[in-house]
Amino acid sequence: MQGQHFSATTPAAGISGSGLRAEGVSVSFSGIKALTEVDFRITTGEVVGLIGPNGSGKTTLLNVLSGVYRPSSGRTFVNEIETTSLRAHRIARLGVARTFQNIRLFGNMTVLQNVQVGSALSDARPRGAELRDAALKTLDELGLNEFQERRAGTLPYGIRRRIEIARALATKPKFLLLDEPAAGANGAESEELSELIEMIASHYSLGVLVIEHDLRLMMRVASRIVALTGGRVIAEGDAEGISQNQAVREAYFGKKWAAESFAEPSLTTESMLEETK
Ligand SMILES: Nc1ncnc2c1ncn2[C@@H]1O[C@H](COP(=O)(O)OP(=O)(O)OP(=O)(O)O)[C@@H](O)[C@H]1O
Repeated sequence: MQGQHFSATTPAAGISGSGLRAEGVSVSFSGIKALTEVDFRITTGEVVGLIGPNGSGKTTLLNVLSGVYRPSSGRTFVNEIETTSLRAHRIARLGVARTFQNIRLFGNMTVLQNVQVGSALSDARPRGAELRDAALKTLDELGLNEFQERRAGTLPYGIRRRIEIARALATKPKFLLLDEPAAGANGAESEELSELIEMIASHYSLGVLVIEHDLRLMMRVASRIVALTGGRVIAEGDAEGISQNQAVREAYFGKKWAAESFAEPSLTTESMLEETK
């Protein structure tokens, strides 16, 4: 199965479809191919998980979809609008919000001020009291009210992750891209994040992309999982299908882990890869 080309969009979807899409996208960095002819799509209302070993191209794909990188070839779209050569801030305006692997909050600003930055970027461009109300509403929805006047930099990791997601949501996106939201989280924080992502998916009408090494979180929240290795999509399916896909198991974890259960409590892609070194 390895080496076979899998498309992460349904064949019938075509170029004129809806959703946040990469079509035939390749990205090279000084001759190194980070992505090769990747087709990918998220539609409104679904949570798509993106998994793969370190260096498989997950963040590069997120960066292409959000306009941080421009593809070497192929095209990107936000619904019917082609975004291939648009800059990141233009793509953000079209409704694509993201978080980063390393939290990027304004540490000296309050939680409310951080989220107001997001609200100010929303299409409605609220001002004054309206801006404050919009940010407060998002804080309320994400259970962050009690922290609104605290300086973001002083808060625990799990709360800062949540603030970052609140700020992204405050832009009123159509698509939310989360780059390793559970990185560095402990078990309880990771559990809370799963609940948060599930709440976001059901409460807000948007498509969510989650890059995550925590496979239990992924299996819980993702309605569809796309597996990348070496910059190529090697499989896609629901959690059950992906967890039983022999090519995915071997590509990610080597033969040793191919028979293990993805649902094993201590299992993350990182721990498995560590073991196979
Ligand atoms: N700005 C860049 N300049 C040069 N090479 C890059 C750049 N960004 C990514 N790469 C390379 O592209 C490949 C894919 O990297 P990417 O960060 O997308 O992988 P990843 O799957 O997100 O990995 P991780 O799980 O470690 O975050 C790697 O070989 C990486 O070194």
